[in-house]
Amino acid sequence: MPYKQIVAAAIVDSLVAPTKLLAARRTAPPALAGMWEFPGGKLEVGEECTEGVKRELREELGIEVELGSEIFGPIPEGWVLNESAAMRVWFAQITGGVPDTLEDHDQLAWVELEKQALEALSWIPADFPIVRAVLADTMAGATR
Ligand SMILES: Nc1nc2c([nH]c(=O)n2[C@H]2C[C@H](O)[C@@H](COP(=O)(O)OP(=O)(O)OP(=O)(O)O)O2)c(=O)[nH]1
Repeated sequence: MPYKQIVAAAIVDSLVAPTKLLAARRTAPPALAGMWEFPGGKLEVGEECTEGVKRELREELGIEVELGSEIFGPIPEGWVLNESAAMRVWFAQITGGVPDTLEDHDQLAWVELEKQALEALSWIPADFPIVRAVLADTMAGATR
């Protein structure tokens, strides 16, 4: 069965010289509530992935973004989250608005792009490899 396509963003303070990542804490479902994630959601039918990311960030956080490069996962659909879903993730920088917990989250945090600080958060377990890839890409200057 094909994976359900999820799209999300690694929002950084700057695509050119990133120092912080915006993590978001989920409120639902109960199994994931309280865990941190990359803001995003399910791609809608007929929607381009990059348009889907922008729509989700507008709905959930009330922001407009410029997308940078993709944080490539091992399969074309990105990073496998579970038996039924995979997620593509792009770097992003805010171009309008101030991120707010409008939908799906109860807390947002700008976290230093540094291994200890990032891994101290209780991410959704499937996100840890993505967090490590974000760190590797930012250290390599591959955010745009
Ligand atoms: N957005 C996001 N979802 C993730 C991450 N890691 C992870 O396993 N997931 C899972 C949780 C959900 O099962 C699924 C995303 O669905 P969602 O509930 O965020 O999608 P949505 O905003 O479109 O929600 P809805 O319209 O169905 O309420 O992917 C992540 O870092 N970000």
